[in-house]
Amino acid sequence: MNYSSLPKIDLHCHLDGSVRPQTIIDLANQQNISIPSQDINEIRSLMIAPETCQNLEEYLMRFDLPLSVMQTQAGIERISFELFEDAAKENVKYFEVRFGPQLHQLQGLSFDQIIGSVVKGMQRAEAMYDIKGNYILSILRTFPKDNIRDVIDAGAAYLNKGVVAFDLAGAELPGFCSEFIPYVDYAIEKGYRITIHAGEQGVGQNVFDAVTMLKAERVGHGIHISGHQGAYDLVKQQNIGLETCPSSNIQTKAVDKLSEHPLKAFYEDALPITINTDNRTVSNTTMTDEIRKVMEEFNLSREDYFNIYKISVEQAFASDEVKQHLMSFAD
Ligand SMILES: O=c1[nH]cnc2c1ncn2[C@H]1C[C@H](O)[C@@H](CO)O1
Ligand SMILES: [Zn+2]
Repeated sequence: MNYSSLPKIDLHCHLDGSVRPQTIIDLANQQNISIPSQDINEIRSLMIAPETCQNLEEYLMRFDLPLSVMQTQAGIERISFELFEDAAKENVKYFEVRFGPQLHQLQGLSFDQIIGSVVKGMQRAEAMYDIKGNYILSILRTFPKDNIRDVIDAGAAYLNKGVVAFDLAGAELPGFCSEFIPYVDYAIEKGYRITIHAGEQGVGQNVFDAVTMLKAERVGHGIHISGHQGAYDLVKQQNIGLETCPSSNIQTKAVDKLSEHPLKAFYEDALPITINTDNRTVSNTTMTDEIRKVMEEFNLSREDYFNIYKISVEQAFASDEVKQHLMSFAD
């Protein structure tokens, strides 16, 4: 099978985890930021989460270096453009990228400047390549909550003009959902769609809570519903999109190896699974790699692939017009 030529949809990818190593070097030099090396291979290896990663917390430490050069409008715009360019070159037709506006304020940028920059970079790539995209705003669960409404307000100006959804990311503790109810309600009131990282490290109960308390339409990862019947049944009944990210799950020890990933069992039981990258650089992957690994490991056919592609179209936070365009690539 020619995996590169397949049309692809990625619904779960973090901007700061998907920066080109050369861009880190270029931007650090332009911005007079000291970095550990000028050697691209060393920078790459500092960005990739190692096999010896013990958990999600250790994986999340790989984001400090890219974030250090993502504090100016020009830097953020360039990185957004390049990510969409990289994806377009491997035939990703629709791409939802997420990032945490709160992480880009170290040099005083406003949320409007930050969100405006990612959208501008994406739109520049959309004009040059056959790719469509949208941004998801991620709030870091471990951060102070006093500026969450400011992020939501700033993003609201871009709703359906480059921004579509709200997410919670970062370390996952059991029972995290309840304290975010007022913020998610506020985002829904403003018109955001909702996806929540849940059931990645945490227990399946977090997925149940994300759907019932936070009205999540999709969940990031969600793999731990396999140990929680209530969450499993809810996802199935309500057709909650599962944004699976297989390589990332192995690195964070959410699963021991790909053969133990529950995505095949979910697919066979007609749960709406999608296949995504999570972090192209930190997880050292691409959509082509993820699809190749999953199809080979689980013996999926071309028909299975296009079934999953169609689930991604259905679960995308895209306009009907874009969805129709995406369906034109389906077999
Ligand atoms: O897989 C993940 N789970 C939870 N949080 C994550 C994951 N990958 C990246 N993040 C965090 C670290 C980034 O700095 C932040 C915003 O993209 O989201
Ligand atoms: Zn993620």
